[in-house]
Amino acid sequence: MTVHKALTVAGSDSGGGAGIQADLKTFQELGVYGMSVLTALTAQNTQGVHGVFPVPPEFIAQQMDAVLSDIGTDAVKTGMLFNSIIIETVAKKLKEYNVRNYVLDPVMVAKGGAPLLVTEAVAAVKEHLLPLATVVTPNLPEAKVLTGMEKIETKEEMKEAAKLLHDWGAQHVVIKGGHGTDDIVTDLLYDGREFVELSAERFHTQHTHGTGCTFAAAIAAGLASGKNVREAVKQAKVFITAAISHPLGIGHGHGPTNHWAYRREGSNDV
Ligand SMILES: Nc1ncnc2c1ncn2[C@@H]1O[C@H](COP(=O)(O)OP(=O)(O)OP(=O)(O)O)[C@@H](O)[C@H]1O
Ligand SMILES: Cc1ncc(CO)c(N)n1
Repeated sequence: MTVHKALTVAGSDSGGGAGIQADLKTFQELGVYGMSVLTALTAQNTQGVHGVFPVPPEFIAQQMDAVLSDIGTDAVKTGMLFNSIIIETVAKKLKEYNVRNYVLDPVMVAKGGAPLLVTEAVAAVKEHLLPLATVVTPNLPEAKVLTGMEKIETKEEMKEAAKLLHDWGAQHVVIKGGHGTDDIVTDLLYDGREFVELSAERFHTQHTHGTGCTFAAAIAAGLASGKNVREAVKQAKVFITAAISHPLGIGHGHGPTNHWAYRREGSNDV
């Protein structure tokens, strides 16, 4: 039996809906062996982020060494990296171990508005991580911050942002449309040559905590199992749409998505 492996380098969400918890659940659901390197702990629930405790960079490096020198991985996803020292540490290790399938989710702000990346670190994301990325997956506000564009609302503006991020080194760019307002939510994939639109019904729900983490983790799982980027992104879109459309309804705020909905969708047991 071939075991496909994926590693998430991200923050912990004590509420279980985002961060490494969402990533590991997604890896498991997609049949991939999941591993995790913690960059920060958050005291977090569906109502917001109540505290952030960054992990010392030396210990992040030690976790990456431990996993990559022994088990190895078929794909890496990064999420919350919090500051520029952590970004530089992670970039150095990705290069040292010659990581191939790298999904960069440029996490900046939690749904409730809490910062998960200090503002000064945006330059480090562009300088150290974008050039290593097989796929980068910004939402609309993140794409604006990374590109410096004044607004990204239309398809043409999404395309312009994708081209800039590709020019700056990312091999593929997915601009996520979750933060838009249309009844159809459209993500845009760009590979440097052509654009592919991935559309789905927009669900009017507040249970969208961790959608970005789950989507990027699903792309990493697809790449780890040998899919090409287009196939992996398409599968991730189906996975996240299923997860959003069958909410669990837990907590008092922005609840988590349903990570087992994709697997159980055909069984009326979601
Ligand atoms: N209400 C919704 N209905 C359907 N699909 C959605 C909805 N919200 C987000 N999505 C999809 O979920 C995925 C993640 O997009 P989104 O823009 O929410 O990411 P994000 O803002 O990075 O998430 P996070 O809050 O976890 O950081 C995309 O594929 C997007 O199209
Ligand atoms: C730990 C963590 N990573 C990412 C996000 C973004 O959803 C979050 N809320 N918490």
